[in-house]
Amino acid sequence: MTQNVTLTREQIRRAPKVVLHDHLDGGLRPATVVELAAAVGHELPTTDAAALGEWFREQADSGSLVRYLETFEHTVGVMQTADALRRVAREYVEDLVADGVVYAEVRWAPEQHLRAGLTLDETVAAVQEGLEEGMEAAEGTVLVGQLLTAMRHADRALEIAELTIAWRDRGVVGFDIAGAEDGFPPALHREAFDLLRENNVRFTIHAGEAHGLPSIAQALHTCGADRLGHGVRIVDDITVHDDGTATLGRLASYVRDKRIPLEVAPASNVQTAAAPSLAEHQIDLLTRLGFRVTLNTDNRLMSNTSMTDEMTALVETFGYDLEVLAWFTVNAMRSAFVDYDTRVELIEEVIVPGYESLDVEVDADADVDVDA
Ligand SMILES: O=c1[nH]cnc2c1ncn2[C@@H]1O[C@H](CO)[C@@H](O)[C@H]1O
Ligand SMILES: [Zn+2]
Repeated sequence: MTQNVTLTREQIRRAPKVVLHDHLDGGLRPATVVELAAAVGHELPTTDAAALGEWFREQADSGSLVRYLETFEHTVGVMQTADALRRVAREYVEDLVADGVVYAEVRWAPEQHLRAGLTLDETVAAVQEGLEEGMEAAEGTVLVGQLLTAMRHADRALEIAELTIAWRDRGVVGFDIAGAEDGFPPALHREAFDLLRENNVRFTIHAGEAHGLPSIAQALHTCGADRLGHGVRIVDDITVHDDGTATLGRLASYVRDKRIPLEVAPASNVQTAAAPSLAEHQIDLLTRLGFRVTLNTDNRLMSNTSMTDEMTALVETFGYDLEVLAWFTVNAMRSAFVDYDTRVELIEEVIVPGYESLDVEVDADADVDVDA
């Protein structure tokens, strides 16, 4: 075991990281929101970048997913031109690199970016250009794929599924549905999921965040999701006994046995009240029980977070060591939608050596056992 007493934030920052659940329109720099808003005449609650960053975090701290989502009006509102989308995507990659991320899947909803006349296809092209500019500037140290999101309260999922298929060899690696979960079950978009499965495209579904077990069951069984966005309410199907042992219900067993990846985002879950607090967050039970847990940021702007912050908070709250951080990272890389060869290469050549070299720094006698 490694000695987390000496694991510093800077070491955590340098650890290779993988993020599977991160919204492009939830990760803008506050200063960029201010500049883009001025250019298009979008009215913001404040035009001071620091105050605006604080405003997003406070508003998102609402205890309700629906109110949390209202804050996106001010990011989506300034991301309506090809130039704005390209810039946001490029800066997104720069910020990932600074955070030590080596592989990311960035999700966003093309249908929300048509107000100034762009077509769906043009929005995806603009984001892809920005991502490629960012990746080139990073000289191959980070790989980013797009996940195209359809909004669950709207009716464009089939079109977005078609768009995903059209872009699958040009930077898009999968599909997602997002938005208010309560009242909008995933099966509403069954046609889209059927089309994706017929075309062998993988997808994730936000489920088990604002709604519980029925939403998770439907996402998996009716829709065929490969991963669960959040999925933390799976704990409703787990009974923890006084001696610390746990009994899993059928659905929880299915999720664990089938190694369904859970895209867990602790800071976001606390803000939307999907988790009562960080100390009581479901991630610790799910990690102890060996679910395929991955760690994610969800919305870096709304939660004022980063992968480094999320990892640091877990180290401080639960005493996790480098081995657990490496486990989250390998879990995520194994669950990524990019092709298998790329996943193996990143695990063997970047992630494992990265954690091993940090481990030597932290504790010269330790081994990192990440079972690649
Ligand atoms: O955690 C979440 N749960 C559900 N929907 C979300 C979450 N975070 C962001 N979005 C929604 O996804 C859209 C596309 O990126 C965002 O505009 C926001 O409305
Ligand atoms: Zn999300």
